[in-house]
Amino acid sequence: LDLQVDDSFQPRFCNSPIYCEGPLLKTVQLAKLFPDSKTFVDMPTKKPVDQVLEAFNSLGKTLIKQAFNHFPLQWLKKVKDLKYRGWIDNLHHAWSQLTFKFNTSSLCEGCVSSTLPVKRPFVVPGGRFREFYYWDSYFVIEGLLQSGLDSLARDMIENFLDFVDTYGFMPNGARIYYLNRSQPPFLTEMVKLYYQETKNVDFLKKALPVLEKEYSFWLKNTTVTIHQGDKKYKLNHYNVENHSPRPESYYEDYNTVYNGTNFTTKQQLDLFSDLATGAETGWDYTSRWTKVKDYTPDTTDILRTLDTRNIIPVELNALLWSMETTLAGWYQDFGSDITTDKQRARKTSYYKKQAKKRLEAMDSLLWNQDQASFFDYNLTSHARNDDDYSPASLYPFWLGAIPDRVRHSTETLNRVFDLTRDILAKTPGILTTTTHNSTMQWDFPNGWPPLQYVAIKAMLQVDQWLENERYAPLAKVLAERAAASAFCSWYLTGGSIPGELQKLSNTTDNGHMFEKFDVRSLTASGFGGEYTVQVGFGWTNGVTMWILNKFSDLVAPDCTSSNIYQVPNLN
Ligand SMILES: OC[C@H]1O[C@H](O[C@H]2O[C@H](CO)[C@@H](O)[C@H](O)[C@H]2O)[C@H](O)[C@@H](O)[C@@H]1O
Repeated sequence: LDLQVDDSFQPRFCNSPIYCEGPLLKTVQLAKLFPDSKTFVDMPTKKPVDQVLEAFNSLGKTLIKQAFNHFPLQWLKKVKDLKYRGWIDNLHHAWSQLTFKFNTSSLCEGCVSSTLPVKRPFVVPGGRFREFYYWDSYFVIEGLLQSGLDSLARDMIENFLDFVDTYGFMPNGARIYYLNRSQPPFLTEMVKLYYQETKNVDFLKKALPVLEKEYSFWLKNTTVTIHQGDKKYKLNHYNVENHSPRPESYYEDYNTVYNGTNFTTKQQLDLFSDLATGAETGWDYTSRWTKVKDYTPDTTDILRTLDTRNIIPVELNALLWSMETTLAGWYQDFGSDITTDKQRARKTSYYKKQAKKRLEAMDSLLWNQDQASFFDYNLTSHARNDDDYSPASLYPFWLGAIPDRVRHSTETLNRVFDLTRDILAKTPGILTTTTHNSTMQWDFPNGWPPLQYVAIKAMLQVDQWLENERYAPLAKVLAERAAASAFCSWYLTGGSIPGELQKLSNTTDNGHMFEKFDVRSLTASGFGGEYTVQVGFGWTNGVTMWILNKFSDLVAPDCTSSNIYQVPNLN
């Protein structure tokens, strides 16, 4: 092996000679003992750590399934189509397959595991992802609430609050090697969702100080000052300092950084940081973060052009604006029970001001009036990436991070989904992630369930501001396509419903719920990126349940014809 990794560098976040850094990890991962790099770092040891290391110089799952008490879903009766009704009932029961509890007793004395322990049960995405993930969990919680599993939703949120208390921020996922980065900040949105469903004020008050702690993490570690003319703005970017391959993608990162490159040490370290930062964005990886956007036969490795930390992403700032606005509102309404009147007034005013300043910055730097859309800002070129459409631009409409000028302009609101509509008209499936075909998984032709949720919610929200139903037909078509894609790919991989839908004779599996989809059809899963497409799948199940509850008159397609859900004109 070519020993180019600086093994003397001990990352502060992750302190294990097996799972984080060191000759054992390096040897196993570069030897490609397992096809998926994540497999090795997720194995608990079967012997105490010193014996493992000693054996190197010469693993049981710690999770147990949670018992489930299933009850029929009341709202299911309003789903008219019996195939969809049966399928959603399947998804309702599938949570038990994805729910686990941390169990230390399965570890032998002195043995170690990369799992970060938690006290309460949790839901995982599925497939290779057998630990919980930060932003996935928002969409999982939406699904749990649809399933009436309020207490499991609350358990998940409480685990996250504990993590923020312990680590000072919410890590990417529940593994030791995820402790150097977060993911899109959805915790406040999770508490909001839970509160809207349960009206549990006590829980909200308990969460409030912890949410503030998370807010401080983002402010302290990811704020960037941008000068424009004589004005100064502050916005946030994703930002992870990292000097070595991600343990769960060691082989991939090692080759990206070292194999056949002539990078200087600074370029190597920058790329390691941009790779880890890319994972923090949740969009690992996408042309939004790279300088080269599309794959060509001459492209050596698009990932080598990653510039993640130099992009100011729309969705991160919309989420932070929502955090600021929500914290201000909650301090105003409930603060008197947890703090003094003076503190309550101070905090309310502080968060209001933060939100106001952020919106001004988003308006000046991210908003394009001609296209009636937000775009990411590039700190290298000091310009907006006006040519790069992605549904990330719709987060501000979902969350309400819109300047009053725009919110009260019918003319502008009438144009905000023009781009989205035109892009949807080009393919029969769900909304693409970007328009670039890079071979990375967060690009064309992949579409992802959480982004369909954001887009549909954004359309419904803008209709409320317009006080009409301009975008309802577009939202419905997207809902139809999202439900049909998940349903057809499940059916074509062996899904069946007793008495309603017979299993296809050429299938041996029992129907897969995929993590992502190919937008060029209504029947295929997505692909590309650094691991094979995963099934389970937490956010797909959650988003699908939400869609069928909201659009209960959808009709299941026969899955043989494509191009059946035409987008409406928006004149
Ligand atoms: O192992 C590679 C990367 O896998 C994760 O990212 C992807 O799966 C997550 C779970 O569904 C999802 O949250 C993320 O958006 C996906 O891109 C993980 O989050 C990365 O940190 C990891 O390096």
